[in-house]
Amino acid sequence: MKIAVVGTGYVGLVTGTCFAETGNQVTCVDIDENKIEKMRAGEIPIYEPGLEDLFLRNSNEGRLQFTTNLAEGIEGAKVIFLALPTPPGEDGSADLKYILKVANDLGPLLKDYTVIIDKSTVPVGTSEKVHAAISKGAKVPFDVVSNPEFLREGVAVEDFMKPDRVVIGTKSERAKEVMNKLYAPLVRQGNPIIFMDERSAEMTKYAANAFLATKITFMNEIANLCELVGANVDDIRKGIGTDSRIGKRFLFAGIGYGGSCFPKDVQALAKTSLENDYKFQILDAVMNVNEQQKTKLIPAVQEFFGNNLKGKKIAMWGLAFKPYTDDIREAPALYNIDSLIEAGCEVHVYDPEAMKNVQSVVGNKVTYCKNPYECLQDADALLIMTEWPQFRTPDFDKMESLLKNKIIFDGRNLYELDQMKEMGYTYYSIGRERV
Ligand SMILES: NC(=O)c1ccc[n+]([C@@H]2O[C@H](COP(=O)([O-])OP(=O)(O)OC[C@H]3O[C@@H](n4cnc5c(N)ncnc54)[C@H](O)[C@@H]3O)[C@@H](O)[C@H]2O)c1
Ligand SMILES: O=c1ccn([C@@H]2O[C@H](COP(=O)(O)OP(=O)(O)O[C@H]3O[C@H](CO)[C@@H](O)[C@H](O)[C@H]3O)[C@@H](O)[C@H]2O)c(=O)[nH]1
Repeated sequence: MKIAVVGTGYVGLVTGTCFAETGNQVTCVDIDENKIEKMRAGEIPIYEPGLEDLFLRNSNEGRLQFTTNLAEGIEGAKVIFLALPTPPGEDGSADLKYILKVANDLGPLLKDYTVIIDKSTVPVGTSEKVHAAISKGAKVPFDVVSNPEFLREGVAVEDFMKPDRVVIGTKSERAKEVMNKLYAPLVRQGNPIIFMDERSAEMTKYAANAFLATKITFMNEIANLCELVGANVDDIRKGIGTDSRIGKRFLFAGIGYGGSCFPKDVQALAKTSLENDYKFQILDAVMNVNEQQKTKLIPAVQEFFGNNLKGKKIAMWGLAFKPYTDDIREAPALYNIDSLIEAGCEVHVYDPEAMKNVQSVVGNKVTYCKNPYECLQDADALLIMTEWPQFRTPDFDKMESLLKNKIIFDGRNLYELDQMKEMGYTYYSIGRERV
């Protein structure tokens, strides 16, 4: 099938590459000329495990092409994916300007029946708006389908190729047929395609993200309480996660959720509720708790140094909002960097993938290190922000020889308490005894 993907970011590039891998002829369209140039030259613009091999194979075999020209990109395409940004507008609601701009442009360009598929996360009612925008210029029949994407960064290819489910919102039988054909290779193991109407599909995406953000936040609150009552949140996680009604996943307490999705989507759902005269109270609590959780370790750092952080050298391990990505959107590390610098600290950072992105935001306010150990030289303390696997079993002898103080503030609970006690570290983590 000939496919166009408009917007070649995390979602668009994974969608385009994976559908090329299943044998389709894909053209990716983006307004970012730099990005398109890079991809044409065989360079992948994001770090996403497993994507580069697929990207190169499909580009080299001619199934994956790139253009900045919308008309050229959609030429002959039976389906057009919209994988465009939906950032929060000033009032917190999702800003639809990117999607509606492309929808307006698409109308006059359609030459034959086309299925336009919205993969972006959009508020309920957006497919109708997209339909109206395309209708203004379209002279041929078309359908607008809502097909929200559930991939996680860091495991995006696997999530896309083996989705737990595919949600498709459409009432059109003609569009259903096209969607069934397109997704058939990805649902061979019995993982379902769930058809519903457009509004329900749009809502499903927000419900999923808001539920997961709530699950994490609930555990963060349990963790905060554990610290006060002398319980261990990691044991609680195992204790409740083995209940199949609760499930083991997304129960890890830490320094809050970040990323390009949970924060903006929880906010957008709260906004949708208000617009419909409904106060979604849980969401307000989730947002408030998460806001505080992100810099939860800072008061502990302050307290340890007697409320005087001026001139203290802090090493920071991990900048990305989670491991296996270079994405720093809403990363807790950024908030901690700001707080530490404001308090007068000198911050030395290391992340295996995200340093370039941090530099473009923070500039030279922090010192970028070549490896985790370089950060530690004469550091007064180590802060851990992201659970990259290489931080899990570091060379503790080497660490001890470099750190000025044997103190770790761990936002991701990487180490066992007994191990820390034995090695004589002062160790603060989340929802566990301070040793
Ligand atoms: N990142 C994720 O993990 C993820 C997962 C599921 C859903 N989503 C949703 O998918 C959507 C896209 O997210 P993303 O993370 O891929 O965004 P992104 O910012 O990484 O990529 C968006 C791309 O669209 C391009 N673009 C903007 N205007 C354009 C136009 N007029 N024509 C062509 N290209 C244009 C940008 O240059 C950019 O390359 C959002 O709604 C997001 O909420 C994201
Ligand atoms: O037990 C957990 C799990 C996650 N997190 C944090 O939650 C955030 C989001 O993590 P994750 O969901 O793995 O990453 P995303 O790539 O943002 O993926 C989410 O957002 C995407 C965009 O909408 C959806 O497609 C995915 O299904 C949804 O998981 C990160 O800051 C994690 O550190 C925790 O604190 N504890």
